Amino acid sequence: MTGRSGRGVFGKLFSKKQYVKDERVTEIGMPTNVKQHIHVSMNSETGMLEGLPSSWLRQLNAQISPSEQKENPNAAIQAVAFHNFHVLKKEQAENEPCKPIVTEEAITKEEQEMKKFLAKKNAHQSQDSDISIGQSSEEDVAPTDNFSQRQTMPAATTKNNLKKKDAMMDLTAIVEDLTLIGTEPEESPILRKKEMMNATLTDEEIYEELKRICNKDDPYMRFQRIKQLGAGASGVVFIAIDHKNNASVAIKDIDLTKQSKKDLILNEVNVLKGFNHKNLVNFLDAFLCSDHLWVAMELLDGGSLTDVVTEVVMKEGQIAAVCRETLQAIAFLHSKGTIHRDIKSDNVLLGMDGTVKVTDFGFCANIVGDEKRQTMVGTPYWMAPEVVTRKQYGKKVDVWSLGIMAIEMIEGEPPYMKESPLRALYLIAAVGRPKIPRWDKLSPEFQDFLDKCLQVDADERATADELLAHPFLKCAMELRTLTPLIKAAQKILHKNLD
Ligand SMILES: Nc1ncnc2c1ncn2[C@@H]1O[C@H](COP(=O)(O)OP(=O)(O)OP(=O)(O)O)[C@@H](O)[C@H]1O
Repeated sequence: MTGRSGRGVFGKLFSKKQYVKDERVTEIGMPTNVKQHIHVSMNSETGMLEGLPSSWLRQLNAQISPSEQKENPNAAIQAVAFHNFHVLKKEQAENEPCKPIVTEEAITKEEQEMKKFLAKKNAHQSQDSDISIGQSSEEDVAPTDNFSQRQTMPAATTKNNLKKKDAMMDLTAIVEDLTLIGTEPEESPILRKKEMMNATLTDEEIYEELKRICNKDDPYMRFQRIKQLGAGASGVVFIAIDHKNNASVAIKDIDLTKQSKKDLILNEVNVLKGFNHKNLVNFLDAFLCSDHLWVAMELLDGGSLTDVVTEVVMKEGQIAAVCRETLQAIAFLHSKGTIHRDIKSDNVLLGMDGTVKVTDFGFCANIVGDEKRQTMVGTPYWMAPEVVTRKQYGKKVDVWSLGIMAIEMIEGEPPYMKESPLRALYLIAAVGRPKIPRWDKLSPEFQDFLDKCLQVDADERATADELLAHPFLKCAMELRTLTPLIKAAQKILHKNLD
């Protein structure tokens, strides 16, 4: 629960004695570690889950069999929760096509959106049945400091659950964590920490800051627009000639009037300016003209790795070369305290000479040291199990996704691609390490490399740096051997960036 409702709950849950922590300040932070817990029962006759909103149950029962629900109830619940949130986010994205980018704030916002969404679902339930989502048991949630309080709201009895198992699966329960820095509530007003901080910038301030950091050249004078490459959630990408350097570049044109999260765009520009690596699609410059932000980046003329994996068969040596280059980008991002969180073939762009570069930093999260995040982002098929099951996760999610991308290079698509996203999420959570049909055809080195990427337990999974030293990468062929593959794919897809 967040925002106003958090305060309402606060009023109910805390005794006067619990406020008295500090005589000087009266300030109550926003709920910080709100977890909604699932209180779902299983019908022992049908083996099906009960207690979820009826629309969720319809989806679940249509795509996940009773025996699968019975075998892995938590995976089923996590999958349907993620799926619903994901669909909702997609609908939202159509209205406000800006992805959250790079910031702590973005992560927090996303987390809050999910909670709000789930709370809304919860509200739609009858008062007697209690739905909530989270992955941990109450014991998992430790108070963060002396001033933290947890409170478990009693889960109401679910109706129509007479046939439920003896021990109801109390998968979770609603937990509120409120940070208190307070004294007697009656004596002074209770202020919300967030409101006091007034952290968000106004549109005016954002435009001012963009103006300050953007190149002052008139982009219409400097660039000649050649042709459109495609359109993404945040804008249109086109090829242009940069008259200043007489070079071809890719430009993302973002219409700021259509972006409600302008502060995140500002942040993305700021962050990208700071990154430069041979395996990243590097940012060149940004220009502000009226309400349009033009972000100029390196042009990769070979299209995406997806085009190659879907159209041609790659040799192990070529796969090793792409893995090495991608790992170099991941290791660089990790060294900067950043997780990419959306590694997949679509986000690996190729140059005609075989250059391999990672792009799309829209899902990047900044982390400090080994700090773990707990928000679900990315694309379902490439997601690490700990992301789907909403466990704390860290840099290793990129290593899992790299393993899935290696499977794309072997099989032409990621595991479960023929399944619906909801079923894929269930399978990731329930099955863990996916089966690779061509496994027996792979060299022992490649098998070991995949084993190290696709460990379900993130602690057992290799780091990007460790994988860079893996023997499999020794068989990497020269990058220029990728050129015929790119040409063949482009021929089939009639894509030509010239
Ligand atoms: N630097 C680049 N060089 C060549 N092609 C690019 C470059 N950047 C993006 N593209 C291509 O332009 C198209 C649109 O890219 P964009 O990143 O906007 O889309 P997306 O990844 O589908 O969406 P999103 O906005 O959600 O990231 C894609 O086909 C992408 O491969």
